[in-house]
Amino acid sequence: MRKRYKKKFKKSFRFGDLIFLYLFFIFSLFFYLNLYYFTLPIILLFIFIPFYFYYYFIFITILFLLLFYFYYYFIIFLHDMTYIHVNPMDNKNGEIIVSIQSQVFDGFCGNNVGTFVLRRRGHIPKILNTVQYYSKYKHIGAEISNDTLKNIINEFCKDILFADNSSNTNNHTTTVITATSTTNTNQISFLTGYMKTYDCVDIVMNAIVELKKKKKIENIITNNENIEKIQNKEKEQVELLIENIINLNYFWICDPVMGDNGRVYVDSDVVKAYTKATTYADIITPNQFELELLSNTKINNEKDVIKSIDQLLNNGSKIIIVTSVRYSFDASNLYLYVGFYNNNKKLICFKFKIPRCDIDICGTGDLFTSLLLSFILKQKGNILKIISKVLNIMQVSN
Ligand SMILES: Nc1ncnc2c1ncn2[C@@H]1O[C@H](COP(=O)(O)OP(=O)(O)O)[C@@H](O)[C@H]1O
Ligand code: PXP
Repeated sequence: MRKRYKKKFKKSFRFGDLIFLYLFFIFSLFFYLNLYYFTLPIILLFIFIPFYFYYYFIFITILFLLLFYFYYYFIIFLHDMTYIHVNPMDNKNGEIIVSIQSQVFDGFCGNNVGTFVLRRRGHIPKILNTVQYYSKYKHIGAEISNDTLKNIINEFCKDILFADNSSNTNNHTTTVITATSTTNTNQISFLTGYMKTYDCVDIVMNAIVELKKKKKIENIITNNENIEKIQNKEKEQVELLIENIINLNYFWICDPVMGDNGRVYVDSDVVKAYTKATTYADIITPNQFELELLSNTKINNEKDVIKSIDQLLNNGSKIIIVTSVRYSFDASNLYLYVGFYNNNKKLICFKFKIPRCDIDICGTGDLFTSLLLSFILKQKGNILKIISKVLNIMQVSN
């Protein structure tokens, strides 16, 4: 009687099924708790040890562990493909980025966009907010005072020069710039965006120019002789290398934010300040409206764009990137132009065609400049490739 019952029980009670249910439950629990990193295989190993006397449980356990490891490394692989892994405190390359832009309470523009993008891509920008507004559309709030601006910038310049001196004399006793005291403080880049007043642009510009002078930064590093020796095709390539157009150890990307589509959102005399800045900025990134203001030329066709770019380059800037031009005869596209002088002072100009979305997106210019800065620092090389990479990220589908 007992034997028969036992047999019946054995047939109906599928122990394997129960174990599978149990495994499924444990896995779901761990995945639900996001505990799928290193601890899980070890925990699972201990959970399955009691079942080891069943050979197929051993098999299942090993299978699960293997699957898990594949899954784990696959996640890491995907993560590596998508993001740049950095320790935020790891500033070994000594780069210093100063981002001087607006700050808004609501929405995405200025430093809200710029510093987010830079940090996400592994940089550690130093951040100065020129204004604190409610939003890009409601300029309610406050502008930084001239004194505060001067104080902060002067302090920064002092720190940079102090770090230089202390690294020259090997004296590292006290320094405010913790990450830079032992590194190359020549690797400085400035990114400037929204500035409301003439004084604000002027103070920032003077500080950058002054620092450049004190650090004896040479503007151009192109070696004529080397370029002449290279054959024609390669010569063209060399002309496109960003390191041959600007000094990558110290440069200023100036986005002359003044307005768009005929609307001005800064003081009227800011245009004068930016015109002065075109003498000193390495890269200027105006949109069509800003290019018109800076060159005092109405843009109707490509000739006008090229003439205006030439005019700004003549002032002293090294690269002009006109981020968007819209022609009346082509409503479905925007055009980006990049212009610079080659070694023989001949104007080189390229254009990129961008499919236009029929929406007014906020902060695109700020996204563009921060990505541009990041790609210049990380990738260097051919300027057209750098811009293509930036535009690939900017691209949005209709
Ligand atoms: N309507 C749009 N459709 C597609 N891309 C856009 C659009 N507006 C902006 N962009 C992208 O953003 C970049 C910068 O935009 P732009 O409007 O020139 O900047 P700003 O904010 O300085 O006016 C462009 O080069 C383009 O890649
Ligand atoms: C406060 C503020 N208003 C307006 C703008 C202009 O935005 P956009 O360049 O996208 O037209 C900006 C861009 O930095 C900004 O910071």
